[in-house]
Amino acid sequence: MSSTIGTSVRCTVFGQSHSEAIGCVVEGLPAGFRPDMGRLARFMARRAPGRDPWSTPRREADAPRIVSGLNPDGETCGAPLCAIVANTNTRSSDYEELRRVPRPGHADWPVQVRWEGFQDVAGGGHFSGRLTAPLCVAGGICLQMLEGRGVSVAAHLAEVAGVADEPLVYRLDAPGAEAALRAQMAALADAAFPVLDAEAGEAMRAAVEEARAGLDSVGGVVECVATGLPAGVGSPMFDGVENLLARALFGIPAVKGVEFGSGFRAASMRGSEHNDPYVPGARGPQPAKNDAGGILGGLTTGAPLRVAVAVKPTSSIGRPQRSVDVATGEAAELRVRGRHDPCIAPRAVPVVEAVCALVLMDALVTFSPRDAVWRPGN
Ligand SMILES: Cc1cc2nc3c(=O)[nH]c(=O)nc-3n(C[C@H](O)[C@H](O)[C@H](O)COP(=O)(O)O)c2cc1C
Ligand SMILES: C=C(O[C@@H]1CC(C(=O)O)=C[C@@H](OP(=O)(O)O)[C@H]1O)C(=O)O
Repeated sequence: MSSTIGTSVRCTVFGQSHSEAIGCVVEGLPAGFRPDMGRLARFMARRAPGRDPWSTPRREADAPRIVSGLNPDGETCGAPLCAIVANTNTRSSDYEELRRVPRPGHADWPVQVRWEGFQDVAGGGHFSGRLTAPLCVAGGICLQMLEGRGVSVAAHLAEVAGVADEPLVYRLDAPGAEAALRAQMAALADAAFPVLDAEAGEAMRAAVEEARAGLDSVGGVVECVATGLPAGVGSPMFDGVENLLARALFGIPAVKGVEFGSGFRAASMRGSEHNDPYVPGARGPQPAKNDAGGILGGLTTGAPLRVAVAVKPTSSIGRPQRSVDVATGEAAELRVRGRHDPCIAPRAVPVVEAVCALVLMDALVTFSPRDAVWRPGN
């Protein structure tokens, strides 16, 4: 069992949805960096609940209190950074029935077996999407650090309820692709509902609202790119950038699929089509296109890294569902109470960015070629 991720830059997440607070401890952050707290607050607000019609109505400030890890000048000081996020707007009575009648699609029943009935069921306990708030603190700081090194990370809603957004231009095969990708990433910065095509965004929001009104939920796909990574970051066989990212991204509750580059479509392509030919570049061979999504052999190629995650429809829906009363062993009908996201994907966008930043930061510090090792001032 582990709520810790990373090798050199290690992040531990703690708390439950309805405990006094949730938070993270991040060890191994390079010293001497001053996080921009205003920017971190704006980043946290993109994930925070209770702001938008596509969100759970539970309203939380999600203002992190950093209790250690910064010096009096507000710079990372080398000591573990601990951040705490308060839980204030809890309504635990909504969850009383679930110990007896578990929700289909949530972790209630398997965790009852694993933790022998001692689990905190309220709000999903440690399995709640709420635990992604501290991930956004840790990852939000890493995003800022990476940017100082020329690495940018941005994500959007590639799909919601089957409605597709304009895709990110990560393949680089069209003329002007790199500039187009930069413009797309700039357009997504700080967007409340991060899509590139406003019409698609409207159709997505309408689909979410329709599901909510029908006591149901919808899923989506979050697509993320990272640019500016040097070539050669990662390590075989199990510390490749794909391995590290997949492990971390599957830690985000409701993520059910992860693909890199052209992903599952690669299975129906020919080698002649999927291979990215090399052309001469400033630092050696450079992929002319990017079906690999910036990773070969688990190592970065220097091309934009592209990862997409499938987010399932929220399991806690208002419609009556079939379950079992575990006290009697009889079939039971469950009506889930409480306040829930009708679609998780929009609020998962900054979470995917945060997790990617955290993993890439760790990979750069731990698994870089010698001349690119991350050291302050290097
Ligand atoms: C930002 C975020 C918000 C979420 N909100 C809800 C919610 O309101 N209701 C719910 O049932 N699940 C929600 N989830 C998903 C559950 O926590 C998740 O489905 C559950 O823990 C089971 O894990 P699994 O889906 O990964 O198997 C949310 C996830 C995230 C990332
Ligand atoms: C509070 C957040 O999301 C929660 C995630 C969640 C779940 O089951 O994952 C269930 C709901 O919890 P509650 O019943 O306590 O309102 C959501 O509101 C958050 O993301 O900050």
